[in-house]
Amino acid sequence: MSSVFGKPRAGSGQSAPLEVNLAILGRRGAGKSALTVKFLTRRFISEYDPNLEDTYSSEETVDHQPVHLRVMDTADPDTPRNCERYLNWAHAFLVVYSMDSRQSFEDSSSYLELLALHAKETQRSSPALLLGNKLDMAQYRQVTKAEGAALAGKFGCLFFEVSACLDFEHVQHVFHEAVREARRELEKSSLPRPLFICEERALPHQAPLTARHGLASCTFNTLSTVSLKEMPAVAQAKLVTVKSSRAQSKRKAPTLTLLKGFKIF
Ligand SMILES: Nc1nc2c(ncn2[C@@H]2O[C@H](COP(=O)(O)OP(=O)(O)OP(=O)(O)O)[C@@H](O)[C@H]2O)c(=O)[nH]1
Repeated sequence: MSSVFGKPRAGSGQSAPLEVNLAILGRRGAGKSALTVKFLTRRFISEYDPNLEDTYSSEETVDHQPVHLRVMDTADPDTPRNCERYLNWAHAFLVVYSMDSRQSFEDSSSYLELLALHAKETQRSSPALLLGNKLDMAQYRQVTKAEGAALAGKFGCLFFEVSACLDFEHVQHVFHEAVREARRELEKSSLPRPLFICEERALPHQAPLTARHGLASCTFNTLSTVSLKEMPAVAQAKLVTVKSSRAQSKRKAPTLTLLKGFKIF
């Protein structure tokens, strides 16, 4: 089920909002749901159904531009599985670990490797941001800030330490950074496809153009010719909304009713 949060769309006269799909990845308990809900509702929810996977929509304004943002709060089992559902869908990824868990940090590295491999295979790069969550629990940290930054550096992604139960503005800033990263990639892929120039050598046994076409002064086949070729098209992300069967079996009610019964700080 897809649920809508945020401000109503701006009135007519504005350009169509940019569509951005964002997937939140990470080990169970890293705080993916808590961060997603914090961003969408400004609230921290202390308990969340670990089997829930859902995609939410929110109307955002990032750098004065309207953005229709979809956020997939994934619920992988212990290891990434059926990853195509988000790999082929998202324009950007938030990879979350909990700084009080070394295992969670190691799993975030596996997710970054998965994304790098997918980018290599598809020739389509989708930016990732690495988030060390639970900054409010820093006294229990098992992962230093330097280790987080080093891992992010290895994969060329932005890095933030955050907390789902501290200030909303910081969490919002991180999600908006993800939108900016996605927007940069989308702009790159929507540019006219670049042309490159290559040299083609004349075939040695080909009859001269002058003879074949009767062009007295045409000597193309005796020289190297310059031709323009289009670069291969970059695959476009397919837009799908995916729900895991686990998620559907766990919850049938609209998202906002989820907030009932949970502790809200
Ligand atoms: N102190 C603190 N607790 C957090 C924070 N973020 C999440 N938690 C807690 O960590 C536990 C797991 O959070 P979730 O948001 O359910 O984690 P998840 O990554 O969505 O986990 P799964 O749903 O199992 O995939 C919950 O008890 C949250 O209340 C945080 O920033 N600080």
